[in-house]
Amino acid sequence: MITVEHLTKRYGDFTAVDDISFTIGEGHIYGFLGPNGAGKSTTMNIMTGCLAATSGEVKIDGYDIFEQARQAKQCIGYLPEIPPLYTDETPREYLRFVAEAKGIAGKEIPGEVARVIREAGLTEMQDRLIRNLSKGYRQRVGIAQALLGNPRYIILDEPTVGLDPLQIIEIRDLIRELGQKHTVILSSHILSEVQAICESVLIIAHGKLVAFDTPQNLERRLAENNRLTITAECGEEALRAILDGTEAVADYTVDALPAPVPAPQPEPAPAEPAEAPAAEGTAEPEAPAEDGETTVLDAPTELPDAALAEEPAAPAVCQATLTLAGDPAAACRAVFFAFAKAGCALLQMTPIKADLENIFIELTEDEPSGKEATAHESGIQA
Ligand SMILES: Nc1ncnc2c1ncn2[C@@H]1O[C@H](COP(=O)(O)OP(=O)(O)OP(=O)(O)O)[C@@H](O)[C@H]1O
Repeated sequence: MITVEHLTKRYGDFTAVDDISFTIGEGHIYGFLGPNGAGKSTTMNIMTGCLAATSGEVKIDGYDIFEQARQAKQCIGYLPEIPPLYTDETPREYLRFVAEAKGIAGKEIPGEVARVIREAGLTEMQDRLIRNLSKGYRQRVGIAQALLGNPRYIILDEPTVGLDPLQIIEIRDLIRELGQKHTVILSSHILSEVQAICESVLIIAHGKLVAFDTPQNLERRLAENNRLTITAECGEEALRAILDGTEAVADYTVDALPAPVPAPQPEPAPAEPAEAPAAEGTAEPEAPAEDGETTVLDAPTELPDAALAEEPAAPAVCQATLTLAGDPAAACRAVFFAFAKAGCALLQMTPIKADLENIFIELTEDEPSGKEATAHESGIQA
């Protein structure tokens, strides 16, 4: 078990980590989620004993990371955001070196290095120079060094950052495999990544822990924040009347109107040639257009009055952002039928997807006391 109690880190006047407390159990993949600069790396660096805290306590299986650093660090494998790899070595040479530095007994080193090479999927690349490996394989080398000594907790700081989509999938699969034998804690600023891999999510914003929950509970919480944008073919007054009369709409704002779509213009009839074509051989040759030059055709300067009178007016179009009440599907249906009943065409209904930004806006808008409550509500927290 990892317990973090009232952890605070200040850089001068700036508080990067602000009184964070949580408990990490065993046999689980935990995600540290937060935007850039939220304090994830700082927290991870302190948890792994790489950085001193200003105040607070971190215990790894009961060992204080500062007071009993050796025992505590033996329980942890850490992949920092920028892994310190010696690129002129092969993975096998580098891992031997790290194994020695970690104090693994000499006779156990070859077997241990072979094990982590296998587990990290490096078998085919073990004798190639690290500098010639792809970023994905370099990341595997970083993960392999974290696995040396078979620590109970594997802490990975942004393990997929900078990888291509295929490498991301492979590293995520590897992390899932590791999660079967170890407790894995990874940081990420990508919500979908954390949702895809992690069984528990810790959300950090502005150095504070603002949520600690399962992805399912987070999704549920976000789903409750039912919002969608609509575009309707009617005037603002009619739009408001319909929305005001629809119970499933808890709240709405009328958005700025989009630029009116110009009504289709009738194709002008081809102009009659003003003069009969000159007799062959007598006309002055037309100068050819130079490369890249656009030839502008004279537009008819005046439209006949009849054509102007017939031009259909662009229909009024309104946009609004709605917050729905109750079951989202039922609420969408109610909105749809309310517009249909009023004879207004709904041109678009687009759910506002919950993304990381939405969560942070939602979670960080609360008062600090509210945030604390959120973090403790989940029941995961000790
Ligand atoms: N040595 C330092 N001195 C001063 N400020 C620092 C130092 N290290 C980090 N910070 C600041 O502390 C805040 C938290 O940084 P941290 O690296 O922990 O964030 P993060 O969530 O890991 O973000 P990122 O994913 O960008 O690394 C940031 O505002 C950062 O600029």
